[in-house]
Amino acid sequence: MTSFFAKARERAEAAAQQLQAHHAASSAGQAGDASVSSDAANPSGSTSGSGFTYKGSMPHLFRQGLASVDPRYESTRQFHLLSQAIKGFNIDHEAAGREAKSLAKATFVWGQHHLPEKRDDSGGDEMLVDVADRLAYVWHEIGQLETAHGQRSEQARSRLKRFEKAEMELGQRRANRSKLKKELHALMPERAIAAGSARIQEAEARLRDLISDDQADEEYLSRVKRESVQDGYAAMFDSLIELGEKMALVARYGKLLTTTISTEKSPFPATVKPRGESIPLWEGASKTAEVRAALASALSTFKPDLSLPDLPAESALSATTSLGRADTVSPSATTVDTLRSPTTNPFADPAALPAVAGGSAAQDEEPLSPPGPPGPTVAETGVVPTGPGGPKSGTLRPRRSSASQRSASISAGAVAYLGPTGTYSHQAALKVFGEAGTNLIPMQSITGAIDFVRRGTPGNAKIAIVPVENSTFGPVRETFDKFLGISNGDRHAFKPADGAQLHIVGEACLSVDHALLCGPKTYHHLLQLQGDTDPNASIRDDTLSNITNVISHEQALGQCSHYLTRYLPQAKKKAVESTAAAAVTALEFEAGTAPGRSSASVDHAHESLGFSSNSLVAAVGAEAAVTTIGVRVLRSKIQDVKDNRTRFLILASEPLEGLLAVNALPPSITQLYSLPSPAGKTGRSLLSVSDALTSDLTAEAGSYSGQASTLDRVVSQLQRLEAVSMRKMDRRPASMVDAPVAGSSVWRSNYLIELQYPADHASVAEGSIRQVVAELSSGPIATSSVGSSAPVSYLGSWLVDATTLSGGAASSVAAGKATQVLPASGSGLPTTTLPASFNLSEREPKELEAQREAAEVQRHAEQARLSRQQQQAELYGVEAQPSASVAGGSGTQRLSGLQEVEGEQRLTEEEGLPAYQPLDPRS
Ligand SMILES: O=C(O)C(=O)C[C@]1(C(=O)O)C=C[C@@H](O)C=C1
Repeated sequence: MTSFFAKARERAEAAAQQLQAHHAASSAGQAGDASVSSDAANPSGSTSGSGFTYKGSMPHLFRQGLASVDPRYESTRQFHLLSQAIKGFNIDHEAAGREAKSLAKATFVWGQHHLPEKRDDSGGDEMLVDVADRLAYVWHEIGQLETAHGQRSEQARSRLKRFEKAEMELGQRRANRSKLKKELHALMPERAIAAGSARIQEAEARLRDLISDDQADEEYLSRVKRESVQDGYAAMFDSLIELGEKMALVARYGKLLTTTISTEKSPFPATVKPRGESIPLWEGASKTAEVRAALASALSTFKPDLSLPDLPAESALSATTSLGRADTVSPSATTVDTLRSPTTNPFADPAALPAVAGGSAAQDEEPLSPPGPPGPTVAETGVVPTGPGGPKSGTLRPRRSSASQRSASISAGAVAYLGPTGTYSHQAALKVFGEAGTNLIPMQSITGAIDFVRRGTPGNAKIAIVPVENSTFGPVRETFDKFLGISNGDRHAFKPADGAQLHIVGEACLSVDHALLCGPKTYHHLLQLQGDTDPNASIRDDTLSNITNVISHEQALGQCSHYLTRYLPQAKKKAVESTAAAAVTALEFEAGTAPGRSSASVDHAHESLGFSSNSLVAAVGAEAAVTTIGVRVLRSKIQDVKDNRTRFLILASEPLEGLLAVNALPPSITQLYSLPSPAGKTGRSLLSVSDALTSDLTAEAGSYSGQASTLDRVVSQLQRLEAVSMRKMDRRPASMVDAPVAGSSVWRSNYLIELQYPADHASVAEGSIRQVVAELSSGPIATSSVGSSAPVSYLGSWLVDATTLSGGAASSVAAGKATQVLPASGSGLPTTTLPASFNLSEREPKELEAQREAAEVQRHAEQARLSRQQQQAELYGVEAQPSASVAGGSGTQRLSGLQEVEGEQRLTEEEGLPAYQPLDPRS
């Protein structure tokens, strides 16, 4: 025992001394010279100079640590330095992770500092609170990425170190071989004189033995070393690729968040309002929530591209770098710059300079203005520069723009559609208006999109694209009801600003292929149910039948009803606002949280959707949801009819002339009106008819009067019109539109009648249709109609052609930019073919709906605030900031006092557009 400890101590002390010697050598600047010969000579145990004296016994692990830095062997020492350098790099990433997380916390806390209820200096800013909160989340994710990379890269380093032990073990043997070689070398003169002397022969034989003994181990070490370098570095680069790509992804969402910040309007003074119980809301809150949800989902499903790049051809290499493949030494950046820069030697003959690839292309480029020192900033000079560009820094407040300037800059020509991103309406908007140049605005509902148009003002046109009918499932109820002023119990009619109207300016058709979608966890669960371990295996039909709930827009459910009945017989169907909202809901359900909602409300929401904790939820929607929302496809093309199409109408707040004047329409529409000959095109008009079944009314009296219904009269009058045919007629019950009229029939109806005619007959047809409407609305028939309004209304006319009617992919014209050049004068635009406006008249009081909307948005904002404060408090270790209204638990309270007025104003202001909010099934 004693000898074991004595030996161990002896070895430890020797190691300590070696360490000390190494330390002394390094600090004397000799580290780079250390070699087997110099280091192997043990510096006799002297401790002078370093101030380090080893006294006690050496714990085993420490000894091992010392052994790994054994400085006697050059290869071990160099690798140790390399490994430590990698470790330092990894530690720095972890440190960057911590820094990013404290940046997240600081951002959050700074944002909370702007809570208006916490400020008595009126400096509150709801928008900053919200955006800072979301930005904090972005930074937190960045921190997570850095930390994860630091840890992964450390694991990679341990793979790289796999050969270290073997090399350590071989170190002594290598030293022995080396020593022997040196001895032989020292014997050289003797060797020359007496070749074959016994001593030399013995030494040579020993060396051969040593080499052959070590051969296998050296070979093994060499292989393991190469493998370790390959494995370890590849793993490190994989981790770096993932870090880089995810970082770019997160940064993009971070940048997206910054675009939600409105710089137009100051919230000051924020505290003069009587705040009551509730919190003023910022209308962009739902948008920032959407960005956060999209980021979370994008990150959770993100797969880095770990493929290897192809090397370009030799010619391409030298064209871009002026270096060929034969170059093995990289010239320094300065050399390259010198070669490239024609200004380095102003006297040099350009022809004599080495050919620089891209030189001729560079000559084609716009000349850059000569670089000069940057001008002074406003902060430096205190002087606000005049002229275009305005102040150079944010130190001085920009002048407030007028309301009209603001509205013009914010959303002239903006196009609303049923959101969120990934709906068919979004696809239709992209098809017609293209991505570039158009401000596409996702709305919570079709009603919202139509009301968006209502907010247009002259010079600030608003546009919407709404689904109107499907070839398989028929009319889109919400659009019809909105058009007809019916909305299931609510008195929802258009409430345009004075003079504002709604015009139909065109239509588009989209092929609709539905997919059965689910979140990744549900997919995984289904795989488990069928006993598959391959994560990419497809789900069998019999496994699909385990799905308990399927959600989508009612149109999509209707269009797939046979498929769903056959393959998902157990699944409860639930209609939600849109197909993409359904995909988001499925994902949220899986995640167990919904952005902007407290967990209690999530439970409630899911209960009201009919979900329980063990539900398996699928959605029906577009495959586009895979990339935009992050769901997986269970089945493609599940619609009952293969060629399934949906027709969309394009609505605008101004008649066509006005839209063309602000360049708000895509060429696919403007072309219809700009060509001198409208041959081959079709004109269409829409009318609405309010009616009751008079036969039933009179039947109550027990007799048949023979009195013609309004519908009867409208149809017979229209039939007399030359070249006008009835394309279709749809009925919606009108029972909820007006207060019950005494003696009226329960079979009151609203009809939408669509007429069509050749486009070259458009102006005549339109005139005569209008005349029929005028006669029937004001004649004796008007009094016999049910309801307070005119029995027949003209809703508008527009033109269509093969492009707008095709359901396929966007034509190159249609997919172009929305902002267009006006047709040349005399192009036929002002001719008689231009349809008149679609004027949906207004009957309902506007205040009621504005109040309802304001309360609704308010409720969402409050829920979002509570849930996020809780989440953030957990995430950043910050105390939650209780808000008066949330603490009071009145999630649905109405605005009161001044706020109510402001809420209403906000909704009628340009900036107060009700953008897409997360689904809340309770509403
Ligand atoms: O939910 C969507 O994705 C929509 O854009 C709505 C809508 C519709 O209302 O008809 C659009 C096209 C399809 O027919 C299914 C749904």
